[in-house]
Amino acid sequence: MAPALSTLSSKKKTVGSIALVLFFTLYRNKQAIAKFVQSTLQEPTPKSSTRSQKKAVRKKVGVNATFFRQMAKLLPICIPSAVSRETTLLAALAIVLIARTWLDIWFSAFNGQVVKAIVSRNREAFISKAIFEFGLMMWPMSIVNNCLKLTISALALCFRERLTKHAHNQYLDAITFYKIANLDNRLQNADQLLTQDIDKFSENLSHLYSDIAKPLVDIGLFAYKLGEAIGGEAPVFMIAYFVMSGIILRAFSPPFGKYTAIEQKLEGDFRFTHSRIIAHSEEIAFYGGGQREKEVVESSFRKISRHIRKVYTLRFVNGIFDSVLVKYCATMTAYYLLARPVFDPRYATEQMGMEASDPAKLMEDYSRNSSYLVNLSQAVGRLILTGRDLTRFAGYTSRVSELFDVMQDVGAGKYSRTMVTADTGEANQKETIDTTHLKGKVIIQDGVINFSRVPIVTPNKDVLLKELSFRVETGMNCLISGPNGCGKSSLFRILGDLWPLWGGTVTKPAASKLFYVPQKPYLALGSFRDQVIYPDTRDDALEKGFDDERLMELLNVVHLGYLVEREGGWSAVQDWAEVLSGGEKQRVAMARLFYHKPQFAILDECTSAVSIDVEAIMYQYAREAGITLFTVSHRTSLLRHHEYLLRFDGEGHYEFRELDPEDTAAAFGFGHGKSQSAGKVEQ
Ligand SMILES: Nc1ncnc2c1ncn2[C@@H]1O[C@H](COP(=O)(O)OP(=O)(O)OP(=O)(O)O)[C@@H](O)[C@H]1O
Repeated sequence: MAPALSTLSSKKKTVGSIALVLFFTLYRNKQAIAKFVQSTLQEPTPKSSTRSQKKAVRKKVGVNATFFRQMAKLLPICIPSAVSRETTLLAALAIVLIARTWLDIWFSAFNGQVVKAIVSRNREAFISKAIFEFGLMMWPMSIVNNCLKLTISALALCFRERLTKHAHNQYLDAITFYKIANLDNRLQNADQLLTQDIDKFSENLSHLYSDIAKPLVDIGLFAYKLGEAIGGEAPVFMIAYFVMSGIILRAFSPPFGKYTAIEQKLEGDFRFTHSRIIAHSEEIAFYGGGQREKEVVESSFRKISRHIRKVYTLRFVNGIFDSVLVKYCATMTAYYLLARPVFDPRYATEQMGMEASDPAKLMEDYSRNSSYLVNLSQAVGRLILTGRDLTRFAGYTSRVSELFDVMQDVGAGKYSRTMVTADTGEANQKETIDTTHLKGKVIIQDGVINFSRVPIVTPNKDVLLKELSFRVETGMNCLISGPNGCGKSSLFRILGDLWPLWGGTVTKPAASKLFYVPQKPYLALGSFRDQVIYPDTRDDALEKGFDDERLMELLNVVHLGYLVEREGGWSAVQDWAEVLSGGEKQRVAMARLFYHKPQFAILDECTSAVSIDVEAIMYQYAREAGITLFTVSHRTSLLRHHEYLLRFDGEGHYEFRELDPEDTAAAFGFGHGKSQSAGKVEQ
């Protein structure tokens, strides 16, 4: 009796062990299968709220012929030659991927052997497997896994470096950045394209290779191994199940991708209402506009809550069907396929040639096969996921490619924009303007600025002045006046080659001999010295003979000598736009002008915040330094510093005449000049 009892108890323990291992193995499989299949069926989530994404949604970017054309343009930038860092990394990645698949197969078989050792209570086999063999193999597994991450990250960074360098070369070459922002209106946010989108494109591209190659190899190998273990139809059945359930769910699921994009847009709008409050806090506080802003912010937030509520209700209903089909039915299918050899011994012995009554062998096979099945499911899942991610990748590809196209066009003198009808304010069709065919001519000559029959035309093709002719030579300071929006700054944009020259002839010195001082001076990142010598570097300044002592002389001219000490020396780095007052900024800009000492300077209301006495000193200094000035100003105190007056009336007329020493404020009234009328230019 006793031996019988002992056999019974030993059998019970064996069954108990099998049940325990079975439970954990199935539980592990269920989670893994469900996680991967479910992830393949969810809509891709847009990562951030951007206008670009809205645009991408509108354009219906996809994996089509355009995508492949764009890739054909971008790939040579990312991988410039067959012998490069990138090709080396791609080769290394292929080796790592093969090693990883080999390790996965090894681990599946190894796991089965460990389970067998546990179930058969073979201590020696268990120790030699679980301790020694695993202890040895954990190093290559860990190294290969991390090599995979390292190679993909290194590849992404290489792609990003290539693309960013290429983009910077084009964007900051000449004044492409200005033209993209002001003339061409195809790109709404070049900053985001240059930073985030290039990064995302590089990251996605680096993953693409491994995301396609690895699952394909895995599907082949694990399907083969699974077929060997439990029959050829099992992997086919499992793959077919995933694909079918994917198709069914995709057909009936609400468009969650679109909802997420809407949510991101609403979140973006909400964030924008807050960032405006931060940016204009002083003005809002002075106006006492807190309550009004609260209404705006809360109305924006209400839209988000309404939308999110709708989405989570839909997710609840969808989630029920999702779980049943993807999680539980897939698990049931997996149970069936794995258990078939166990419960059908005839099938097992006939098909698999296994000893059906050996529980340890059963456990080993079960564990190994379920591991193959999990790996197969993961590979199918990853491949479906990659297929879907390709749509998002196509979005980034389209945006990065458009950035390069626009930079190339603008660099070649072509810009495209939606023209606006002046009277109605309506946006018309997009028009491409090729400035290389315009009739305007530029002659480079020292000591003179001569406009001969030059029309002043905005990028929108609105003619502010049909023809402008005037001549200013060295030493002839010229005052420019006229109402707001009449075209004073536009004249300088044409002079500085920012806007295209539609006709006539402009004679002027080389660009380095013209200097522009705007009303709100640009203060660069860097030290206080950098503000004065911008855009030169310290080495450039030293080469020109400007050490700190000479720079201090310039600062003293504009009465800013105290600033160096106040701000902690020439090398102090601050947010200069915040630290300096309006008048101080303008005086720094004047010191910058004196440092560069150009032949001609354009002063666009650049002393409006400077006291009249200091302004007079600065004008006197400019004359002594031999800088001829074009001044846009409404201050009558400046009349005595100028010899000529160029005045616009805002209705398409102008006059250019010598200023009388006796001229007073009356000089700013419109006299008799050449009459021109405004209109819209035809190309
Ligand atoms: N990038 C642009 N695209 C299209 N139109 C523009 C652009 N920049 C300016 N304009 C238009 O050109 C006209 C002249 O502008 P401009 O800046 O020359 O005026 P301004 O005489 O300098 O005025 P203010 O005294 O106010 O500075 C305005 O109607 C303006 O709307």
